[in-house]
Amino acid sequence: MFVDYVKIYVRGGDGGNGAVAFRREKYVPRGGPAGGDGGRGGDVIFRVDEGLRTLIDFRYQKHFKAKRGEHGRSKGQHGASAEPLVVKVPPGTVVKDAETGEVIADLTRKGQEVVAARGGRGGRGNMRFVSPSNPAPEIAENGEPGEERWVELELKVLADVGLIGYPSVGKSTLLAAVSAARPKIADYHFTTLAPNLGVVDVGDGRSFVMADLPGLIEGAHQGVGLGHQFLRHVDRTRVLVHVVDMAALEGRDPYEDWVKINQELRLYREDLANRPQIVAANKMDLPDARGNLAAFREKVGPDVPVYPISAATREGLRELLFAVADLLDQQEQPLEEESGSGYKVYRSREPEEPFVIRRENEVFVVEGERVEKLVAMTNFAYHDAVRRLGRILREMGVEDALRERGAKEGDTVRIGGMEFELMD
Ligand SMILES: Nc1nc2c(ncn2[C@@H]2O[C@H](COP(=O)(O)OP(=O)(O)OP(=O)(O)O)[C@@H](O)[C@H]2O)c(=O)[nH]1
Repeated sequence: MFVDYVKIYVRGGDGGNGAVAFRREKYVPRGGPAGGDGGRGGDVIFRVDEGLRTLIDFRYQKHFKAKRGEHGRSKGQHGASAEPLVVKVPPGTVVKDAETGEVIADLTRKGQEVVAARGGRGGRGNMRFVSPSNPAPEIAENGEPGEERWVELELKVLADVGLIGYPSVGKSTLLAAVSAARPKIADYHFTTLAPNLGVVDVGDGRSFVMADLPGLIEGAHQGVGLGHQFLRHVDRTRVLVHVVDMAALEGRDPYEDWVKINQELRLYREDLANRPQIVAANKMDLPDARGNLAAFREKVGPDVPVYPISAATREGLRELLFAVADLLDQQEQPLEEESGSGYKVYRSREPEEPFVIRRENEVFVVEGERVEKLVAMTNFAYHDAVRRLGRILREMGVEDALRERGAKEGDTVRIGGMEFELMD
């Protein structure tokens, strides 16, 4: 199978920070707490877009970060949540966690989507920390950091466009000239008949997969069995580019070549011969090509689209690719057989791991998702917030564990980039 593959970074937006604020009323120096909550950060979502056929866009952009939520404000106003960042992927994209290799989603159907990285929740404002013992809390949480991860996108590619034509007419040269990327080739059983595949970037947001189909004609002619994978590529091709050598070297006649290949195609598979075809009149940089082209056009008639090109000098390639992409857009996209079980719902990552403590010279470093998040969400500008952090760490058993490891009063403890002094 041929696999187009990219590794990208996704990060949900951070939650907005909660606010510490108090109502202002006439003659009341300090009214009740009125700090609003921060808004949720945006999720990063992968969504299937049927119009896409390759992963080529990810060659140019590999980092996707959603916006953060707005901060909470005074007068009890909550910050707005951020819109999700929607990243379009072609049908057939398998999304994996790059670190664990776990399949996060198998996106096959139209409009199907998966949350690749969640936005953080908004931090709570001080209104939410009111208690009988503390009616005017000076405390607010920072927003939760957005989830971040590296993911791999994998797409099994099948050719949308097939190149046909006599040997030496310039098929490989053309493929190399228009290919922006070569998908990885893995496990191909019929190497001698392996289609030479390229991902073509049309340059206007469209892309497609093009395959040289060597052996299609010769193979059929000689009765060679074609591999299953090879036939899948052939079946999938919805447009054929028929490359014809207009320089007519070695006494060949372009028109006869064209007729002959079409005949072979019909003998081999009737349905292939009926597929929309565009003629790429190649080697137009060579001497007799102009005259031959005129004669060729005359013979095939006005109904056969002919694009004069030179794969060697790149002349005419843009026009050819646009015509191919337009023709592809007019064809119906065949439904790929579904791989996997269909809907795969996003699984949140492992439940919170307990923290671990390690020594870095004199410093005790506490690591763990929950403790680090807790520190990140603490607004150190407020005493109440710092006190709350200390209480929760104690409840989680962090303090006891530190003492067990030999930490004493005055020792430095680091959690999530912040350093604290251990106190009795
Ligand atoms: N002058 C000129 N030479 C070309 C052009 N395109 C291809 N060639 C030459 O034609 C020869 C055959 O080109 P290939 O691309 O190998 O042809 P092919 O159709 O892939 O041939 P097979 O692999 O045998 O099927 C090579 O020497 C190319 O350099 C062109 O536009 N102009």
